[in-house]
Amino acid sequence: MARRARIFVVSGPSGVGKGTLVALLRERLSCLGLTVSATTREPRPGEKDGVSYYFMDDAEFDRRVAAGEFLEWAWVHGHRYGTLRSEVERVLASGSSVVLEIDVQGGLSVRASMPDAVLVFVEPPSVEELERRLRGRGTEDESQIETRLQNARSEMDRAPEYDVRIVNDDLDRACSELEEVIHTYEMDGGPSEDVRD
Ligand SMILES: Nc1nc2c(ncn2[C@@H]2O[C@H](COP(=O)(O)OP(=O)(O)O)[C@@H](O)[C@H]2O)c(=O)[nH]1
Ligand SMILES: Nc1ncnc2c1ncn2[C@@H]1O[C@H](COP(=O)(O)OP(=O)(O)O)[C@@H](O)[C@H]1O
Repeated sequence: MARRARIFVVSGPSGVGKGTLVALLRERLSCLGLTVSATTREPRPGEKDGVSYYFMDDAEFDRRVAAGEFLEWAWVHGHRYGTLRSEVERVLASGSSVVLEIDVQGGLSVRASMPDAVLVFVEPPSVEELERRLRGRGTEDESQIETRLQNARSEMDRAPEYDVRIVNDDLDRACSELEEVIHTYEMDGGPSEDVRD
């Protein structure tokens, strides 16, 4: 059966392990295309422009919004983040599927313009564990952690709107489940009974 390149959106609350999970997925599925998002947030130590994100100021972000360059964009934790159409088109044209690690508002607006996109929500084993991971990462100060935990509740409320939900308890197991979802949807070209909730 033919394999079809598709858009997979991966969302979930900050600290649930999306970045870790998608990094492992990319190691296992080297055929997945890589896209880089744009953001107005400051780079963290060690983050490189064009690798982690395209870091840009408000004026440049505005200019690109006005020019229609974004497939979607959203305010997340007080900053703007967006997926450039050019990034997604480049990968799909090469025949590879693309995984977008984006917030819930962004995920739902991707679905609105690309109804074919598969939306995957990553859930924590518990709210306590989510907080532990967020604090354990040590990249945000207390007020940023509070904002992220508050946003986590409203994001998790929207999980039922996603096609698939994966609990990131054991990383290896969660990654295998995500791999399975990708294979199934690439082969089917549509939702299948056993991976849909
Ligand atoms: N809508 C949208 N959200 C994005 C995009 N890129 C990243 N995000 C989301 O922005 C949020 C913050 O990302 P980041 O600053 O890296 O912080 P972290 O998730 O706490 O590590 C996460 O929920 C990401 O999924 C994008 O292109 N569009
Ligand atoms: N399955 C897991 N079990 C335990 N810790 C995890 C797991 N997945 C990720 N982590 C840890 O949780 C923290 C947050 O993960 P990260 O990938 O940065 O989250 P996100 O990208 O969703 O904000 C990191 O310190 C990471 O090492």
